[in-house]
Amino acid sequence: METTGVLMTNPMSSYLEGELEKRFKLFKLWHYPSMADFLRENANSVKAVVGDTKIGADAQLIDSLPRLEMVASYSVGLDKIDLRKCEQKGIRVTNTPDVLTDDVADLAIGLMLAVLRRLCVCDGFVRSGSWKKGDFRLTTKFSGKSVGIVGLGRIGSAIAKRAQAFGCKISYFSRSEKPCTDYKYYSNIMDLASNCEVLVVACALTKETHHIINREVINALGPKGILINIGRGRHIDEPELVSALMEGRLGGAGLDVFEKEPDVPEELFGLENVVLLPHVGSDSLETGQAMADLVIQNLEAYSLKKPLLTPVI
Ligand SMILES: O=CC(=O)O
Repeated sequence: METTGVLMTNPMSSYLEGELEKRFKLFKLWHYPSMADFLRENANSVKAVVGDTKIGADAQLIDSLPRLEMVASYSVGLDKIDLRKCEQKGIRVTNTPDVLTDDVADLAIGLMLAVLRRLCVCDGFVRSGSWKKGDFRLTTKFSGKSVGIVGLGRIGSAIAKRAQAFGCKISYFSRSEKPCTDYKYYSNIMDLASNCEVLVVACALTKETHHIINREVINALGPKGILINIGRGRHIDEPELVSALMEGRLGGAGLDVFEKEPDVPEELFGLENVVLLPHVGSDSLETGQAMADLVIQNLEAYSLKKPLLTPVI
């Protein structure tokens, strides 16, 4: 693939851009006035697409690139790639699992602590000088809470391990019961939500898990329950979440992802029981570099006809 074209869909990592430029003919989609302008001149030059959580490779892009052979995603999530289309056309797909697991799991725990102990509100309390007028009110303990995890894959398991170290009782919901864990398994999400105090969404976004957190699940979690989402915004029916928080039917939420990010429902901005992050689960310098290296290694392996490091298709 040395002389062939790689299309980056979005600015995702300047390190990755630099490394791709050294090895391939790199096209940066955002440097063109429109997709149509890019395609008019370059559609036949692109053999690989590097996408991310914002712009991946949808059916339209895939169909517009007649020589496309590979999609290498700078993400673990695959929801922005039309996998069925790739499969039909024999296009290989890779992602960046494992290297980001620790960061995302760390952030999930951070959100639990931040929501329950009101860390962001406390920070504002100190900065605004309010502390001089009196102490901050009491908050809620995290250690020992029962934590329910939706999706016990790599990230879900890493969250479970961390929460266990805080003395939390772990339960989970997934399509099937996992062997070799002593966590309690629930075969339906309503039972999980009814039996935990903190519910964490850590599954992949698929047709089946779209809006897996709906009004009923939120009500089952209840007015003392905390919802944490480090998955995808579309796992949650966001208007239902907003109304549950506004009406006090849910105790709080820690959200790294949103249905229409970067647009976040403004009703959430005034709520002290909510912590809002700009989809930064895996965004540490160390992990960003490891993800970029994995993208490059997959592209190089493909060009040398070697086995892909992290193949999806
Ligand atoms: O959201 C982050 C990822 O999918 O890598």
